[in-house]
Amino acid sequence: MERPPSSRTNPETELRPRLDALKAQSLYRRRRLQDSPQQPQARVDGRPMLSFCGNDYLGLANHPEVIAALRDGAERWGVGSGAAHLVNGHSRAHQALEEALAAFTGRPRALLFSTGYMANLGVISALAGRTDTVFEDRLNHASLLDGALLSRARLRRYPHADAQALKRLIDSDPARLIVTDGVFSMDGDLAPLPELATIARDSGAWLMVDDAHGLGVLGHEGRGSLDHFGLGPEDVPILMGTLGKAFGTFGAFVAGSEELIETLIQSARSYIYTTATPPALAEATLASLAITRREHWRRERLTEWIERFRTGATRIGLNLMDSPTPIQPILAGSAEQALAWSAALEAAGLLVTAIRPPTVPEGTARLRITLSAAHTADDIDRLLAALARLPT
Ligand SMILES: Cc1ncc(COP(=O)(O)O)c(C=O)c1O
Repeated sequence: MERPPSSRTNPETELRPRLDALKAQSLYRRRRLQDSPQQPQARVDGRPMLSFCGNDYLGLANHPEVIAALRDGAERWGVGSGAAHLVNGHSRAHQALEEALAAFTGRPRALLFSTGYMANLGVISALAGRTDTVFEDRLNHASLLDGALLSRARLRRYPHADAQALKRLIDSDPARLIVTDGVFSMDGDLAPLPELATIARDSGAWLMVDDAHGLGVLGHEGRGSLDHFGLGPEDVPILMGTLGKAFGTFGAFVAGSEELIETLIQSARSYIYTTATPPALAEATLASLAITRREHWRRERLTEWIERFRTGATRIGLNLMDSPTPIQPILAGSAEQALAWSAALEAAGLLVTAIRPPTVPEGTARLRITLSAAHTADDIDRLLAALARLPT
């Protein structure tokens, strides 16, 4: 019911208490100001800092070949794409990148989306509708959960990485889609993809994997979680990947069959109703994809840093999670504790963000440490020394 004009408040007076409540719960978020490219040696809020919180796992975000490809791409194509892909924004550079991503993932087709968030919204809402059920891991990325909400399908969340629990749920409620992160973004662990693929096959559901944090990092030439487990398109027909993490650029893609990609072109609203990303960006991603595939040393170095970090962290008694990837969270519990640790590290010149609810479940606030091939052994040791001095 509409309120009489006299009782209406302005947005400022209604919103201020909400913001104050977030501050009181240690859940207020603020942005830091970067004055350097994405790299371990960062300049943040006017200070030099050693950063352990980006997703530039292979160190490609500031790579000279990728920068040159972007610059040459801008010379060739200009800056803006000027239109949606289905109008006249789809350039030969976009097409070449889609073909390269299809070949990389071993699938007939790939389709570029502007962001991973938009890809997940578009795919799930194009494939599931009101009469369907979508099953998702409880710790899936927010964009996957939002995609299911947007589709208006029934969303059922199963306990994290628990294939047996999913099987029990699906036996009583057949699914259209099973959706999971390949590598969980805040925990760093892997989904039980072989078991999920078997459940999908036996129940007639389609398995969709968001491999934002696996591609580039895991598997032969960085082909991701599926390659790591030896799974193919027959096991996981819908593969989504992002380009702003290990590939060091920006954007996302979905790879799959001719029919899947044509369906998305016809009906994924976050694909249709938006401007195509700049073609020069596609040129930059083609360059970073080539480096990702050929420079195995980057993945080897990451593996070395993960081992070095985990061995050192275990020695100083830190509460590590079961993660074989560059995402190495340290559980704090309360948001206050996570913030206090992050602040102590910041005072020592180290940038590690505190991750708090609602990004992670209540009571599981944490430091999310991410490692990169661009770090050095000294960087890892400096981090370990600072972690050893954290107040408890
Ligand atoms: C698992 C996962 N999926 C999707 C996304 C969204 O991708 P983008 O940043 O390209 O929107 C992210 C993070 O950003 C992610 O961690």
